[in-house]
Amino acid sequence: MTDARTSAATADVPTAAFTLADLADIVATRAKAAPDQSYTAKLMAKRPEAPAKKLGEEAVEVVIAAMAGDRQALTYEAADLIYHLLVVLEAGDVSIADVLAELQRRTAQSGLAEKAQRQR
Ligand SMILES: N=c1c2ncn([C@@H]3O[C@H](COP(=O)(O)OP(=O)(O)OP(=O)(O)O)[C@@H](O)[C@H]3O)c2ncn1[C@@H]1O[C@H](COP(=O)(O)O)[C@@H](O)[C@H]1O
Repeated sequence: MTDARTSAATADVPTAAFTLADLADIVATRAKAAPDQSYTAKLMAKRPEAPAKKLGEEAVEVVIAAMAGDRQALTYEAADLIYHLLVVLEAGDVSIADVLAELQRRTAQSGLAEKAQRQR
């Protein structure tokens, strides 16, 4: 039986590993393009407001798709969200490597344990 989660998400996705770092590199390159030639550059021309506003809009669209239980829409909107997050990071001069390092650091303990420490 086909798993709907994988079939919806991977139907047209290349099998070669495509990472957040790859997309961040594309975003960093396109950020330097002319705004009339690149959506990324168009957003970056109005940083930090425009990238941040679009990220918020895309987050709401992810929430709507998640609440509707629509896997296809969730996949599509999550892709929009991640792309726009990378633009916001580029605008804020924060590398995805630093974000991933922070996430890796957090794997040392459970989120519940970390939350309990904060409340002390
Ligand atoms: N992954 C993306 C990506 N995901 C979403 N989007 C754009 O994000 C926008 C999403 O906005 P909405 O869904 O709200 O649609 P919209 O109403 O057209 O958007 P607005 O006019 O309101 O901004 C659309 O214009 C999409 O094309 C993206 N634009 C670019 N990329 C990547 O960035 C690369 C470089 O793109 P350019 O910067 O355009 O060269 C591309 O090759 C892709 O790899």
